[in-house]
Amino acid sequence: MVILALATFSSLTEGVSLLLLIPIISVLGPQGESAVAGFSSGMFATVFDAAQSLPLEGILAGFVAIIALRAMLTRWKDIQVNALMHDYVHGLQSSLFASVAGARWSYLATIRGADISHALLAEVERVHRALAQLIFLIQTLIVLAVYSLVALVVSPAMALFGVTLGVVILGAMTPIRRAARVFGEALSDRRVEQYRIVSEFVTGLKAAKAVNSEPLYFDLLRKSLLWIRKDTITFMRIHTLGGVIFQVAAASGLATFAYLALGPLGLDYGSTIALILLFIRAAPQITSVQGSWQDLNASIPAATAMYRLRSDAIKNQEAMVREQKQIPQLKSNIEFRKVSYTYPGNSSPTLNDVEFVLPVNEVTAIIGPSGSGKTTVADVLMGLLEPTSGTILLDGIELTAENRRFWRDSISYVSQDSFLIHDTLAANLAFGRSDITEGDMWAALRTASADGFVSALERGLQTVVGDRGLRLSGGERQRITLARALLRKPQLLILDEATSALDWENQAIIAKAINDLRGKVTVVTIAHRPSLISFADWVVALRDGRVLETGSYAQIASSPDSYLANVISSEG
Ligand SMILES: Nc1ncnc2c1ncn2[C@@H]1O[C@H](COP(=O)(O)OP(=O)(O)OP(=O)(O)O)[C@@H](O)[C@H]1O
Repeated sequence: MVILALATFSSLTEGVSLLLLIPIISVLGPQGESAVAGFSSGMFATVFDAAQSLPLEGILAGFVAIIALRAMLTRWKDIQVNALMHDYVHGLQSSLFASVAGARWSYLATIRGADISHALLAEVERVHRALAQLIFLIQTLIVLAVYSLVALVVSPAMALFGVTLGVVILGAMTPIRRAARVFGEALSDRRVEQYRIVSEFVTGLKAAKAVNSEPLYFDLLRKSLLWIRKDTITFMRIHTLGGVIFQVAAASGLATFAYLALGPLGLDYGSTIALILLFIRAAPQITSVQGSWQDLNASIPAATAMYRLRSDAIKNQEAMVREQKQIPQLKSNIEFRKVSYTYPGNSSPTLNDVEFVLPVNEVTAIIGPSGSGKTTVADVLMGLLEPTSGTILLDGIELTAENRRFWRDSISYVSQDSFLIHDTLAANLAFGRSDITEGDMWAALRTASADGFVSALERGLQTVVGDRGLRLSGGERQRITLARALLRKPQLLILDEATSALDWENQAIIAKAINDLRGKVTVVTIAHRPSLISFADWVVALRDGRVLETGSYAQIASSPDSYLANVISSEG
């Protein structure tokens, strides 16, 4: 509101400065007569008569003072406008980030990471642009309204002519603004496509290089860039045609304007010059209205995409309870009681009345063929997915929205893709926590059998691991991830195919590390290899989302027809 008031005020000062030109020109001009045609009486005539009776020095000084005031107000307004725009755009960015972060996993798993980065980082630039254009459009419209008001004071007939001309020109340009919207939508689609291509390529950089698939990605990107070029040129053709039409229309308008003013309307010299000056100043403003309106239309699809993602994420927010209930230290077990889960959009359940017990501080292996539901069990166990039916009991306490976040605080999850940041080993181990000492780090590294290789590094804990930990071997990366998981002092450690990408030697090292955790942490390990389940105390075997067998490892392994016995013999 303040900004709009300032914009109006600054335009008014400009209008007044233009009005002041009339007496100046009249005094300087050949006729030296009253400047205001049609206002021989009334308030305006009095004001202008008064202005004309002032000495020329006074009028000139007033003119300079008004321009100075206007310049200062414009500066202040520009600063305010910029602050406002940044607040708005950063607010949108933060709220989008928060809504995505707070969305439930079942929803997040359906959207691409590249699309989220694109909306958050690339589209936001266009939203900023859209907002700038909107503010600029409003300001220009205010300026034009003030110009019309000034023209009205000088000559109502000419003012009507100017306004009609402006409206007709803007109306005639509607198809160009529509084309801008279509262009903006195409641009959004192409940019999303490019983000996906680049992020897929970057994420799988090594795999892409290993199989010489760089040309494939390059080709995809080049095609997408060519599409943008084609769309841009098509749009520029339409846009520049608009420019040509506008210039011809404005020149014809100005000629007609001058003809009417000097001919049929017989305006005096001062008024005519002031009106022509007004017209010359108004014409580029009309171009600006068209330009910013067009730009706004082209940028609106970006804002729509951001708002759409935000509202989808908000619709899919994880049920959050402000006052979370603490989960006490577990003493007995975690129990799955008739747990079923159906992924959104799937017709049949992935987990079907799953029931088993995980004894505290012991190691349980979840096994089963590919697609049997092992990872889904882990996700439900972490509270990332809410069971469609059934309950999970933590020492008899039901896992609900009221304690889910506390529960997750007491879990560590290690998966096949060890996630390391491009920073030192120490930073990767602390992972944003300031309460972890070097002593804690070395203790965790020892448990994860990683102390040997870290102490052999020249810079020890200060070694930078490279992008996604690429400077470490797969086994080293996995052991660092395990040490980081242990530093959280979890009640439950879930290892989801954590070692499947490793060689035998590294698998054996990690197997030993996990074996040593027995009695200290409840461990759930999801693995295919018998060597990685052989140290388990308990087994849950799944098939097609149902529990096939569950019980002590020793007991099930000794039954020759069991799934577990088959798995063990397949490796031998
Ligand atoms: N986000 C999802 N949306 C729809 N269906 C899914 C989703 N994730 C998994 N599924 C389906 O659920 C079933 C079980 O998947 P899950 O990943 O739990 O199996 P898994 O036993 O861990 O398999 P693997 O050993 O191959 O990792 C599969 O048939 C899979 O297609």
